Amino acid sequence: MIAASPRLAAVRRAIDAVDGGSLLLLAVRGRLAEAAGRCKREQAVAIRDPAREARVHARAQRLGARLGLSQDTARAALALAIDDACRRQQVADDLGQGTPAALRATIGAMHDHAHEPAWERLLLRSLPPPRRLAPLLRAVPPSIVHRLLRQACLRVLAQAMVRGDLDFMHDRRLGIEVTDLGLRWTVAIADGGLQVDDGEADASVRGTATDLLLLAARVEDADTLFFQRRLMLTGDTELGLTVRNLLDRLPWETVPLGVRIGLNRGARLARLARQLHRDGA
Ligand SMILES: O=C(O)C(=O)C[C@]1(C(=O)O)C=C[C@@H](O)C=C1
Repeated sequence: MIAASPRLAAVRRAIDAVDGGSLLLLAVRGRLAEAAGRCKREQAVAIRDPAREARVHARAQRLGARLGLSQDTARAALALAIDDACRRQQVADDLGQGTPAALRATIGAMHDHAHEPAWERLLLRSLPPPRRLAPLLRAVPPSIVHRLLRQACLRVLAQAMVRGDLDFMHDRRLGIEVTDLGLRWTVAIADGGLQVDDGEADASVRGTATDLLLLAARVEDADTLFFQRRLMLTGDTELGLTVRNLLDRLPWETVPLGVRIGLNRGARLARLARQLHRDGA
């Protein structure tokens, strides 16, 4: 057997982590399907529900298309999950397997947002820390990363740009450096549009992926992050401070609700994952 290169070994570790996460989610889905089967039995309705299965498939097709999955892959993945669900419902109903208390515990834990649920901790613990994902992310062509980042910035800043709140940024270039990923980009507003590239910046914000996400999602405030030196400003301090103040003042309600929820959830999960990695839990 030929020894894998360091990059291939890192990619394989990431694949193993994703496989672990996928199987974990499949197991959680199976437990939920058992609960659905029990509800239907209590209501004396048919266990198999083709109309619901069609909706599940249709949703997977839409989601899959957005994630760049082929129709066949999305269909096969969901067919497998539904097949597993049907088998479990049969077993649970016919043989009385699976204790209701255990099911209640699983579902209860999944809805307990005050304390992150156990299954989420398990999943996060199996994910590699950002610095291990860095080689993977660096392998993504810069043009794709720039496009995604530009779209993300536009979603958050569109209203502020229309109101002219970003006029002070005209022809100025703000760098974002993600230290643990070894990535940096420059955001600029020129010709009325927002551009992202990897050129020189007038001022830069530096921090880990998690801390930058916590700032973007407003889960932790800028003052704390800068005071604790988890985020740092370099270059033209005046420009950096103006951007920081703008982020503070940005009317959060003008950012689309879906983006706010996604950012908030992502930032909290990233913080929990960092905590779990630090604790070596
Ligand atoms: O939604 C339900 O009623 C389920 O039992 C879950 C599920 C699924 O796996 O998505 C499984 C079997 C049914 O035929 C429909 C859907």
